[in-house]
Amino acid sequence: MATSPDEPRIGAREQGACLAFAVRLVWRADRRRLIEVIAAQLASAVGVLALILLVRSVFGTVTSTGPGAGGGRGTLVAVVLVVAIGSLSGVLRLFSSSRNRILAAKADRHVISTVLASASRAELARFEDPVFHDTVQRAVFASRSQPTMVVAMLIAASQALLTTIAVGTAFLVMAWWLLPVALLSTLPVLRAARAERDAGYGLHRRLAEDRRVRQYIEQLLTGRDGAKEVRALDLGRILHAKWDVEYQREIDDTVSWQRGYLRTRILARLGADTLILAVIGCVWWLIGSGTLSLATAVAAVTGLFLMTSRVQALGALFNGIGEALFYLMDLRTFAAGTERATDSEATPRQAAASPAGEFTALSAESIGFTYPGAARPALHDVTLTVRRGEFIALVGENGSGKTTLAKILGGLYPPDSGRLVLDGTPTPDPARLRETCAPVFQDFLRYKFTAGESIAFGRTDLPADTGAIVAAAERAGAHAFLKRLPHRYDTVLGKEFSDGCDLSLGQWQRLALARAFYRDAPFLILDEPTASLDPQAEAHLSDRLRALCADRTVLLISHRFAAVRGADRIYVMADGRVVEQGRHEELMAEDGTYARLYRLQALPYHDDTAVGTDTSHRRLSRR
Ligand SMILES: Nc1ncnc2c1ncn2[C@@H]1O[C@H](COP(=O)(O)OP(=O)(O)OP(=O)(O)O)[C@@H](O)[C@H]1O
Repeated sequence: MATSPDEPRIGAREQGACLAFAVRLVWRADRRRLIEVIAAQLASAVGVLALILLVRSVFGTVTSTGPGAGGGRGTLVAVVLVVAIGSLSGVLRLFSSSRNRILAAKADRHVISTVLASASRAELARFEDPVFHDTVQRAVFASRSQPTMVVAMLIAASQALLTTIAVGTAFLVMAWWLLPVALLSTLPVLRAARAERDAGYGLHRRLAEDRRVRQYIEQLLTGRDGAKEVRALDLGRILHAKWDVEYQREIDDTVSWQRGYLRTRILARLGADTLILAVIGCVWWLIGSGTLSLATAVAAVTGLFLMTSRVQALGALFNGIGEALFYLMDLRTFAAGTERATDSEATPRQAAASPAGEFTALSAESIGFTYPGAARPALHDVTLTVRRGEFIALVGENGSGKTTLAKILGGLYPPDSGRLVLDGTPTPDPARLRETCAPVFQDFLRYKFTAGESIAFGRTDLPADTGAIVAAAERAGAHAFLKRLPHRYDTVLGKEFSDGCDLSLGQWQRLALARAFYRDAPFLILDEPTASLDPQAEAHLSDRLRALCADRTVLLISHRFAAVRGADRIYVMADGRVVEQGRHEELMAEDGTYARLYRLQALPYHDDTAVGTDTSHRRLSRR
């Protein structure tokens, strides 16, 4: 069965590079054990050669002189040697299999660690691309299952190669003319297996996205984060059914792939066996005609079986290695891709050593930005400046571009057009921007580690400082509830783990704020930092935010006008553009978008005060 033209192929050069990559990985994982395993396999293969030659010699002596004849002593020595070599080979196999297990565990760790390092280096924009996620998925697959296989197969292949050479050498001595026949008989089998392998890898590539969908559903159904809503909406059954449909697709594809190749492989196998049968017939005839001695014929036929099984095993191993190389190519491409991305920022990162506290101003000059794969730009021609010590607010309707702008200012995405200027340096290194900035995102992460670790993640360049962690928590209003946790700052914040606790959403938000304060960066980006706080806490934090951040520059994104009205400057965004800017009073006087939104938010409260009982009456009658 021919492979379809869109199925992947890797050239010999690429294969060589992948093999070198695999060997390098294993070598780096544990070179000593690798050498031990190879040495044991080598010795075992030499043992096989010695065994074949000895068996032939014993058999030759016995058939020519009879067991009780003069060669008895020599034969006995040879038989003892055969047993000793067999026993030694057994011990070597045990030794190498034990070493192999340790090597495989170490190789697994090394490779998975390579994937994790590469994934954590990847730039944020790459996470917007489904192709990147497919690559990650395949790299993770390669890291989880392939290293052990590659290690085992590489070693088994080296052993199979050595024993094949050993058997081949014995063949050359005994019946060289059977060697090409043995090799020829294995060719169709190898070709069929190779075609199947290529198609199998093609299928694996095509299924990457389906598998990601399935993983996502599995996560929803088995994780704690989704458990609440999945139950509230009774989604379990429907999600399970969706998962089943996804899985069925993979099974259908696998069945049709296997059905196609099974016939080809059976035919190839039968062809090879027929050829061997024909050769045995010839040998039989040669013995009968007296051209071949019985001893040589028996050794040759045994060798033929050994040789074909070895070559087939070797072929299967090379095929397996070839398949594993396909997967490792994914891993190699992934690792190389993220290395390239970080190489470009390696030098400026070192240059960014000046203290972040020197921050004086950050400007966006006519920046534009479109998310990868998006049809419309999220930002057009945005210009703004934040200076040291200023309290700047960004307001605007949902989807107007506030968070996107914050992500660009924080060095998470480079703008597509225009430029940023940091402290007079145009187009600053994104790493420098990230060092300068302490963000609290709307969708901040809830780390399921200890409360102390969760705050200390704000600053990873220094060892965690308990005093500073508590101070940051106090500033964010988190200390009061953290100190009441069973293990205070050492409490794990995840009920999935032993002794774990959970927090309320507002408490989580304060923890995120504490993390930003602990970062001690000069520029704070606060994206809806009070959205989950109760009115009292919100009012308290809004009042204190300026004082809490007195020595820093703050960019506050908020829909709460009470929190932004005291800002030094307010930028109003609409449809990806800055449409108004100024202080609260100026914007109210302008009577534009800001004034409209402000009044819209303030109106219900005015109604309450103005019409007091009327409003409560309306609320009551609605119930
Ligand atoms: N990762 C993304 N990929 C593609 N488009 C995105 C992505 N994130 C946001 N957008 C789009 O970019 C535009 C701006 O989104 P952004 O999150 O910046 O708005 P926002 O003003 O912060 O909204 P909100 O007030 O709801 O938080 C929106 O049209 C949104 O749909």
